Amino acid sequence: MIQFEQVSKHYEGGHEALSQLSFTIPTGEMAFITGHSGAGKSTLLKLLGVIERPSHGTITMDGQSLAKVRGRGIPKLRQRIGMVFQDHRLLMDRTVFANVELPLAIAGIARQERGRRVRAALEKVGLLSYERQLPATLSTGEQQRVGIARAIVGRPSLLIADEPTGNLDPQLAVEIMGLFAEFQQVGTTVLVASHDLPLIKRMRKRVVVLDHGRLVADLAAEEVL
Ligand SMILES: Nc1ncnc2c1ncn2[C@@H]1O[C@H](COP(=O)(O)OP(=O)(O)OP(=O)(O)O)[C@@H](O)[C@H]1O
Repeated sequence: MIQFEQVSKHYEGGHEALSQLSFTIPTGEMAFITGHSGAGKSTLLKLLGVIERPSHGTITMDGQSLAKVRGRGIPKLRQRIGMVFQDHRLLMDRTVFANVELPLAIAGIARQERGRRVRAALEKVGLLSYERQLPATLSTGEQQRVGIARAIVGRPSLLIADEPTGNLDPQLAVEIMGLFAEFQQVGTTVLVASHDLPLIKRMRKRVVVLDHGRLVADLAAEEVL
């Protein structure tokens, strides 16, 4: 379970990016974070990945306060979180296999086990036959799926995605969101920041709406029409 309690974030020299945010995401839920550009969506996800720290308030993940996660605890925490970005951030001079393998190598997983897990992750995103290719030879949608395989290869309990369909045409965007929903179905908690309202409505999941850093609506899946 993820819990935000009165969380605010001021960037140095900036205004308040998040303001007294309180909400809970139960384990295994899929939710969208939406709102205008600059509403604070990316900031919220960055706080979960401990890429940024809150200025006030408390964030807990499965009972653990993120404020207490420091030093070596940070990479450990990140092993429990899969992150997907709009600009997939793949290493373009490494094969698809090597890109997906990277988090496992960093985590010190043995080579044989890495191979098994990388192939399982590539299979899940439908890219098993692409393992030897370089990302540049893949379409944008396929590159995004490599990014997703890399995010889930470590079997994270939480998957966070920041505008993962921003660069994709509507059909591909639907496919990518479908993939996220599949990960939720096998027990992963999934949080997706997106401003694509038609797509969000289609997915029928919980929707948390931010406006200038404040939570202004929180719709349960059944309320999304
Ligand atoms: N590193 C930073 N330093 C200063 N201000 C920042 C920083 N990152 C974000 N901000 C500001 O914080 C606010 C929230 O930004 P954030 O990126 O979280 O919004 P967003 O909803 O993800 O926007 P977008 O949809 O455009 O990505 C914005 O006003 C932004 O300019």
